[in-house]
Amino acid sequence: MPQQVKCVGEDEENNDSPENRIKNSSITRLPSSPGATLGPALLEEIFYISSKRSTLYRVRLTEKCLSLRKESSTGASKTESILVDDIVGCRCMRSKRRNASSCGPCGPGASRTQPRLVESTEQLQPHDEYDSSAYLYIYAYTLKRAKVVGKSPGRRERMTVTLRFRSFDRYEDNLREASRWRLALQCLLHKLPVPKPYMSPAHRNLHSLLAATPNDPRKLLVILNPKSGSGRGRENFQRRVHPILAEAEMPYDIFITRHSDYARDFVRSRDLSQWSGIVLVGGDGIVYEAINGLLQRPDWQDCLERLPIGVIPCGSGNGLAKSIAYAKQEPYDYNPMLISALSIVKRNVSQMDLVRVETRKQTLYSFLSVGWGLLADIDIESERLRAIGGQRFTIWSVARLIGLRTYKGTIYYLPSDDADVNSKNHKNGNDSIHTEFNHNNISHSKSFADELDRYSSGGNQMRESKSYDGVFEENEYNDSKQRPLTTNGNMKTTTVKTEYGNEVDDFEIEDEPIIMNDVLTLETESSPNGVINNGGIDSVDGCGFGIGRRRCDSFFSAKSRKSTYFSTGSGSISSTYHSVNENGDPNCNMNGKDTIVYGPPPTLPALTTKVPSSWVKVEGEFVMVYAAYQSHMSQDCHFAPRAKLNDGIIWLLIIKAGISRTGLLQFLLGLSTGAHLSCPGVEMIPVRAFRIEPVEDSEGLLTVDGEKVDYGPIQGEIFSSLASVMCP
Ligand SMILES: Nc1ncnc2c1ncn2[C@@H]1O[C@H](COP(=O)(O)OP(=O)(O)OP(=O)(O)O)[C@@H](O)[C@H]1O
Repeated sequence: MPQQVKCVGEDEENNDSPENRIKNSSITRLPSSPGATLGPALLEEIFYISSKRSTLYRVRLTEKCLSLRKESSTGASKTESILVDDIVGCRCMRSKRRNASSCGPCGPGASRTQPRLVESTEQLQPHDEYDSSAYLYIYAYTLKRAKVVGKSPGRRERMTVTLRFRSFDRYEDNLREASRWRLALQCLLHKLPVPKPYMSPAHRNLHSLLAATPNDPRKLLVILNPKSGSGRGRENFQRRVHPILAEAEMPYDIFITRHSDYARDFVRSRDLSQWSGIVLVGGDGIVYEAINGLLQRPDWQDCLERLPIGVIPCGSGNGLAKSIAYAKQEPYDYNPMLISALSIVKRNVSQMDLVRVETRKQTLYSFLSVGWGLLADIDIESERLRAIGGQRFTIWSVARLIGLRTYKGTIYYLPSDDADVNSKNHKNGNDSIHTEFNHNNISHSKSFADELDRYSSGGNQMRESKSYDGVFEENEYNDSKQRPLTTNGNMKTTTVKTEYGNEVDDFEIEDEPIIMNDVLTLETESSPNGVINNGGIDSVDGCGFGIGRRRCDSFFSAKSRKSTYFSTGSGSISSTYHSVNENGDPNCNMNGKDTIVYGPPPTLPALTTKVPSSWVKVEGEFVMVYAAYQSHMSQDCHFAPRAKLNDGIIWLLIIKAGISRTGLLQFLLGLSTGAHLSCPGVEMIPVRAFRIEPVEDSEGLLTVDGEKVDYGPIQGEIFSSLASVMCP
């Protein structure tokens, strides 16, 4: 992921700690001297808010920030900025013609004075001949800072900036200026160099500006498990993820799974060259299927390199989605779906380790964990309570604590040679833990999807990204009852409810930015003769006020917050829903389990032969053994706090028989915060490979990424950075 952009004084420490990240909140007030810290401007333009002609807004785009400098006629000025990293997309719009039957914008409470906008590319729409403006909509999800550092990680919220270009009489000329900004922004969002010659006002060819805008013809492949969690994946994707993909102009093909192993078979058997990444909507089970499907392809290496995996958490565990967000220090718990959707549109990719796992019957690739004993039992045995959602884990934890079992066998492991991890105290390995919130409940105890039910039934008042199903939905959005926090005015202290309905903290919001609210609409001044006199690129550092120009076009109030909501409609990006035939199989006639597994050559001895003498051997009776390679095993199970996405380390946790029930309860309660590592009798060892050998003819359960595998000897070795994942 690119460095978090630091916009406040370059002398500040470049520390990406959660605290600093909160301090360097993405809406940032800047020192008053223009250009002091922003780097060279790619574009600069002067805008106004219609009601306040005495105040101008100098809007400047650099490679890192979109900044607004508010200058009043009294000489006072303030600058705020949005990080380019927080912008997901932008698009050009124009006014749609109002006819007699039209009431302007649709939707309850919509103002008659607001323009109704359509995409600038929608040629067939009747356009408003009285408004020659081109509107540039910029969508961002900015980090709201929390005043009490360390108590709460803040949250991301959507904001829209609308720039109305109206300096010229002809729409095409205004569109050209809007398109210039769009081109620069799109290049930055695609992480491509901005073509400088196109930024000059001397470049007046609209078509070449449009043609230069980056455009990846490949779509995303979305595979959605409608049965994950409590079964609301389809609805949640449509309502909460699609709008963000639409804002980012990321088209996708979506396939709904029809049965178990659908995702594995699909990924293994299809031509994947037409897609740019794989987004899995579901729990960790569907991720596991997709990864193993990729490793069953002869071109596995190319696919793993070329196709980053994104996850939209709709399952009951969602360990990977949480681990990715945690690795990037994103405030996940407040709105997991939003943070995960942002991972997909940001075009940031991180490498991820995979573990090659061998049992007597199969070879698998695992991204999360291998479990034996207590946690594996809870995971699998509580399946029969799936209907009650995530609470199944809590209930089964209690049951298993009462009827505690132990397992006899031998553990072997190859210690990690990473000096850094070995130099620390693994037993109390939570030295560097940062927790989002300090829950103190038994881990594995929440169903995200269940909580979504609660959310959508209105029990939990949470703010979310706009839905684009309707046209203007600002009423809903502006309804104060829908907002968990009052954010205007001075600092407020409010109890925040997370998406799960649990109160987390007194969350103190700093004073809201004084220029940028969640919606900001600015416009250029109009020019009757089409002359640019409002600060083009050639006057970046010293442009004047562009005084005294007369407006010649019609004018719809652009100051209303309501005026900036609009519908993108689902047709705005060419995404496709695919259905499959009743048999359900996507061009696939092989049984997934019998196919060849490819991947890097193993370095471990065969499961039937002895391990090298350099391995450590632990023999005896165990309550559990759990090998983890991500920080979180579910979204509230902070199992291996020091694990990184690609550190090349397996964190092997061993609890031997003899631990008291109280100790075990303490362990289970500590899982949500990472405090379990301090419990007596709990050992966490960083290793590169391991083998678990239950005694012959014994019974028990073994899991790989939460899925049951055949019981018997099992071994795993880590391959660093084998896969890649989409990151926020
Ligand atoms: N259409 C389907 N019908 C029935 N089962 C399915 C279907 N699609 C996928 N599955 C199976 O459902 C299992 C569970 O899916 P998934 O992991 O997405 O959700 P979950 O179990 O609720 O979440 P988690 O794994 O995070 O606990 C997968 O192993 C997959 O094989």
